[in-house]
Amino acid sequence: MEKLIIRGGKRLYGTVKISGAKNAVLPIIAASLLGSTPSTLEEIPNLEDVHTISEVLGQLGVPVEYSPGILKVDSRDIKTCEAPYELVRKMRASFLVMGPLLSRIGQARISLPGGCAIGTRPIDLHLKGFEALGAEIIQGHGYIEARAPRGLTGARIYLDFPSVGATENIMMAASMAKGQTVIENPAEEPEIVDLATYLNAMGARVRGAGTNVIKIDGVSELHGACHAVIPDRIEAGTYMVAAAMTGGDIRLENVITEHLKPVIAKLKEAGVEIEEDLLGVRVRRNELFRAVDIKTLPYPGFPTDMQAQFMAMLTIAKGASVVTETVFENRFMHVDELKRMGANIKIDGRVAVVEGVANLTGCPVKATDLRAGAALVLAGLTASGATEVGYLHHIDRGYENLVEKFQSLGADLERIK
Ligand SMILES: CC(=O)N[C@H]1[C@@H](OP(=O)(O)OP(=O)(O)OC[C@H]2O[C@@H](n3ccc(=O)[nH]c3=O)[C@H](O)[C@@H]2O)O[C@H](CO)[C@@H](O)[C@@H]1O
Ligand SMILES: C=C(OP(=O)(O)O)C(=O)O
Repeated sequence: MEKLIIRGGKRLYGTVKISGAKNAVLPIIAASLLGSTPSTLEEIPNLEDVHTISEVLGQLGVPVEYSPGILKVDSRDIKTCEAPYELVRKMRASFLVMGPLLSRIGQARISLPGGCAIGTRPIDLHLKGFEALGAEIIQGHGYIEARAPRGLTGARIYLDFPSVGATENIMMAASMAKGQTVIENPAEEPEIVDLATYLNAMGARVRGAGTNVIKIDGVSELHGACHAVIPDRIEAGTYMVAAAMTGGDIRLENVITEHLKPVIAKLKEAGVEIEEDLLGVRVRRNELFRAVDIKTLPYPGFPTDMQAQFMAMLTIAKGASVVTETVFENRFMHVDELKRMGANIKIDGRVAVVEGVANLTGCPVKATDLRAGAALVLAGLTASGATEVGYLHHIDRGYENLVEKFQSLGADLERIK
């Protein structure tokens, strides 16, 4: 098994370029299935999740060609409509092909994603949306089958929770439905806006993405398009926390600071210095940073995907912080690993109380999910001695060139077999 060995204690200095957003690129690749001509996607990060969704498209008979930073998808001909368990279990976002398949060929058979390290993660809101658009849903043998042989029809859909995936799947399905679809209480994340921008470049009529009502006027056909994906706000936030934790001075390029408002606000509240300019953002920390409370919420609230990394930072802050996770019911798996490194954290349900300690100490730990893994890397960068992070496949899902990027900032880490 591969491991990351991190020898902590180095202040990080220099410039890092942020990659294209994983959570934008996955629905955008799925949306390419809607095009009757090929699409070219740019700013594509080299991530395991990108290769997994490409495999899903390959399984559907759709050729996907990857070259550094670029992905070409030729969905002129879709040969099958089934996404198997082996791929969906690797990555839940595989389920995002259901909306496009239903819209384009009137049927889809996708394996049920199942549970996940951070919560049960049901897909009821996706299915509620497809049913409202006129699809018939059949469940059995671990698969969900959706059928709409006479096509989908626009509808008014209220989401009980602003689910990112459900909003995306419904937007894609509705793009070629007959008439208008209105999604009330949709997710407002920047990745939703990026998907809408791409769909509109393909000829769709999506209005209101990024607000609390999205209107989609169905069109009869979509074509391929060229689109550059937005920068990854979670990767950016992770490097910002690294600068803060190591007492360093890092400049991030290819960031949209507007997307990072809650993260920047909380870092500033903790005493971290942040200077924004047109091309990037500089993050540095001279003094000790203070404890701050965070509560995860749908966008524009504090992102759940930054909760673990922030908690790693708060383990060495001055004072006690309260971290409340409201989006996922079980997203504290990193706590026990951080405690092994000397952190003082108590959990009660969805609330964690983090009492800052003077320093963490390196030891073997395991990444239980993607952001938990990132949190442990951050902890390792400041811990005394060596930290060994295992189960790296989780981290590989979402951080492009993590080792090289941290090395270029002066960190002492290496990946070993
Ligand atoms: C590939 C991708 O973009 N992943 C992101 C996406 O995941 P994902 O799209 O899966 O997250 P959702 O916004 O759908 O989930 C948020 C909450 O809604 C619940 N829910 C969701 C759908 C549903 O049908 N029923 C239901 O109850 C989930 O269990 C969870 O508690 O948004 C999450 C919330 O910002 C992020 O943490 C993930 O990184
Ligand atoms: C939870 C995440 O991703 P996914 O929804 O793909 O599991 C994440 O990016 O932190």
